[in-house]
Amino acid sequence: MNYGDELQRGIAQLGIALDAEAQRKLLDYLALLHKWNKVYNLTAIRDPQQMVSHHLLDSLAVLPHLWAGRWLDVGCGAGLPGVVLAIARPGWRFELLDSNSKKTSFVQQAVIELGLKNVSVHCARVEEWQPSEKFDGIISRAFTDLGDFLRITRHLMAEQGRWAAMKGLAERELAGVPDGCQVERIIPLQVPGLHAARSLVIATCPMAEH
Ligand SMILES: C[S@@+](CC[C@H](N)C(=O)[O-])C[C@H]1O[C@@H](n2cnc3c(N)ncnc32)[C@H](O)[C@@H]1O
Repeated sequence: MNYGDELQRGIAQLGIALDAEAQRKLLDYLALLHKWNKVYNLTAIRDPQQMVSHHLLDSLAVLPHLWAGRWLDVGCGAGLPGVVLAIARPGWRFELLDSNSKKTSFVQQAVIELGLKNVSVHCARVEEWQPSEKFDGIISRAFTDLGDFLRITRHLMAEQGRWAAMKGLAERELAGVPDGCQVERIIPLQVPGLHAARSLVIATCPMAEH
């Protein structure tokens, strides 16, 4: 099966509607990732077939559980999940942040080449980053444990905002959730072609604690 067919089948299995342009951009992003990975070592997954399931579909699987608004992807690496989500939701705003300039340079170049108008890229340590506007949602994949994720990004969250942490098995991290924060839901996910546990943790830290 070619990458396009695998992607299309996975999208159908996830029950997501994505038009032909979005699917083409996802494949263009995959091609950029594959090309520049050889030079910059952006991701440990080198096989483009595996990138479809482990990067594209893994990122798309959370989409039905997210909400419209202004999003921050912390520790975005090569742009995951942020670039994928931004392609799928052109009407939402995405800020992608990583402390590694090699990775943010790649993401910035990909954003230009893919013509993504709803994305900004920042190179900074998240603990020190002070944007002018706060976020409705903060997401991360493979960034840090749940407790630290909430703790070090708390200054960036808008009053009614919520966190979305992409995890394997989340239960073992619940004990580290800081005082004043709570886990709202743990959503088990099935990612087509990816045979490992995946879940999405939705968390809040009530306003008084900001
Ligand atoms: C394991 S990678 C995950 C990348 C991507 N989210 C993914 O799933 O492929 C973690 C990323 O977090 C970044 N990172 C680590 N500490 C950070 C910090 N304090 N502020 C911003 N980025 C950080 C690293 O540079 C790295 O790119």
